[in-house]
Amino acid sequence: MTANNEIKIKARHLVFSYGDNRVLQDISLDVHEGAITAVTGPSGQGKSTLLTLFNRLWEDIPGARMQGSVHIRLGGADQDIYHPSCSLPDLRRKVGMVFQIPNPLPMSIYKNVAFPLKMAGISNEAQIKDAVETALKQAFLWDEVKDRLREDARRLSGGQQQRLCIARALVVEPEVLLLDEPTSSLDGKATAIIEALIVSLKQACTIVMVSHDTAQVERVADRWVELKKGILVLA
Ligand SMILES: Nc1ncnc2c1ncn2[C@@H]1O[C@H](COP(=O)(O)OP(=O)(O)OP(=O)(O)O)[C@@H](O)[C@H]1O
Repeated sequence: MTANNEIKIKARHLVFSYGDNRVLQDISLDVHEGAITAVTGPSGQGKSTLLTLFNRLWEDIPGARMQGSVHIRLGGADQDIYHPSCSLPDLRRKVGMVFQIPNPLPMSIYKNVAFPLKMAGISNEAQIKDAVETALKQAFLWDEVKDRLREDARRLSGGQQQRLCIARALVVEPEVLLLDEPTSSLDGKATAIIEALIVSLKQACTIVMVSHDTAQVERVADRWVELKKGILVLA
């Protein structure tokens, strides 16, 4: 997939609060298909929160409230992701997310990547094995782990753990990947590998990425928006 003029995510008039704390004030944003869109801005401005509006991850937080709409083009059709007919498990499969701190599950490297497939009800071991290998290759990790797939994933380095988390997100072939400061806990070498990986993933999906690091955004992103005091500013 290459960047085109199709709109993958259309967010309109998003207003979001945690209790009395209004974090987002009337945000509207178009995310282009096959592109990397970066969201930057000072700390505490709502960048991570904005990502969670694209996969409804905020909904379990007590007192959190949202107004506005988010439409995502999934499987070739426009979906209002807040419409009651939208299936949350399907949405979470199609819109993957990777967090700031790598969060491998307490199990083997192989089982970490296979986990979302099992959750999706896939039981064919040959199919799972192929998908795990493909995702680990896509995440630039296969060569480093192919001989230690049964090892506990928590023994990997920080950069490897983050690539494992990216592989775990990729294994269900998401159409959108939300990356929340994916390199902020990593050193320069691990960051460089993940930046190259992110750019390569444009072939497979549309990416929305939060980053503090403006140099990184210039290296990686096709489009860049800034959040300031809950308002989006086109950078
Ligand atoms: N689960 C939550 N419950 C209550 N308030 C929250 C929650 N998560 C975030 N907030 C508050 O919402 C505001 C925005 O936080 P958010 O993490 O979205 O900002 P950010 O721009 O991503 O910050 P940073 O760059 O430091 O990660 C902050 O005031 C934060 O304290």
